[in-house]
Amino acid sequence: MPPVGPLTVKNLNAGFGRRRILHDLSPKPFVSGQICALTGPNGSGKSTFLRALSGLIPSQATLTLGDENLAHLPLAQRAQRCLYLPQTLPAAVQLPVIEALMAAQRACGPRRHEEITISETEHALAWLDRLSVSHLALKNMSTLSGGQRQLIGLAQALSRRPVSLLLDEPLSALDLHHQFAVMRLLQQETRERPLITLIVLHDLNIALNMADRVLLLHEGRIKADGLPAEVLTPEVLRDVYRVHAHVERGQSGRPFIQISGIAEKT
Ligand SMILES: Nc1ncnc2c1ncn2[C@@H]1O[C@H](COP(=O)(O)OP(=O)(O)OP(=O)(O)O)[C@@H](O)[C@H]1O
Repeated sequence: MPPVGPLTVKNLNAGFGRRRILHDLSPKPFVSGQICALTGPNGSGKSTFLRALSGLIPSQATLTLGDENLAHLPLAQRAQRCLYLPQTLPAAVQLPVIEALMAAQRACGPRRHEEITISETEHALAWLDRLSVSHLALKNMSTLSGGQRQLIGLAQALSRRPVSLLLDEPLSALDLHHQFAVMRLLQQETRERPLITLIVLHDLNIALNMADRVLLLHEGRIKADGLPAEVLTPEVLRDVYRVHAHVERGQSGRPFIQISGIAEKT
């Protein structure tokens, strides 16, 4: 797929009822081939931001993807361009995993429902393999654990061929192996397709080491936006998260954040 984008967001305001949550956000454009980690304290507006981009909640903003004005697109097309994956998927889906994946693939293309082809099945199996969950193919979705459901949700999202992928805490229920495997797969997919990937992360060490950029929200406003090591500084961590922290380097040379205490409110 040729590079698409950038995804440009200007003067984004969004909220619920009369309560404004996001205040005039104009981050730097999101470019294809890069992972941007969206982070910030609980309630700072990260999910609201992603949902506003995909059109799931109303917002006022100028939103463009390449030359296309997202506000002019029908909601289904906008959601396909900016595919939002919520943190938790419904537990009650009564479908085998493999069929749920094939249904997701069909939802984004012109194929009709009854056209289940071998290549579709192989495609779905390949995604399961890449996420190390091939053994789940014939399990019913309703019997999966939270983390397994999260992995299948991610496989569904990736197989829908989005232009930009908006992932809301996709690692929150995953064990260490799968956290790392998912991040590595996202790096690969983001660069090769290429994709515009925005990912909500609470683990700042993953953001520091595996994202190309960090966008830090605080109380519905942009606190910092740039290279991970430039955004995640001790000063910013104290101001935004109210912790005393410093950044160290491990034997591999990779930076990691060490928390040493709680900072008082200023
Ligand atoms: N459906 C809703 N109706 C009313 N208020 C909402 C709704 N969803 C979220 N909010 C409020 O909007 C604010 C931002 O919520 P949001 O879920 O975007 O935060 P977040 O940064 O994703 O938080 P977390 O890290 O805890 O998931 C919060 O104060 C929350 O209470």
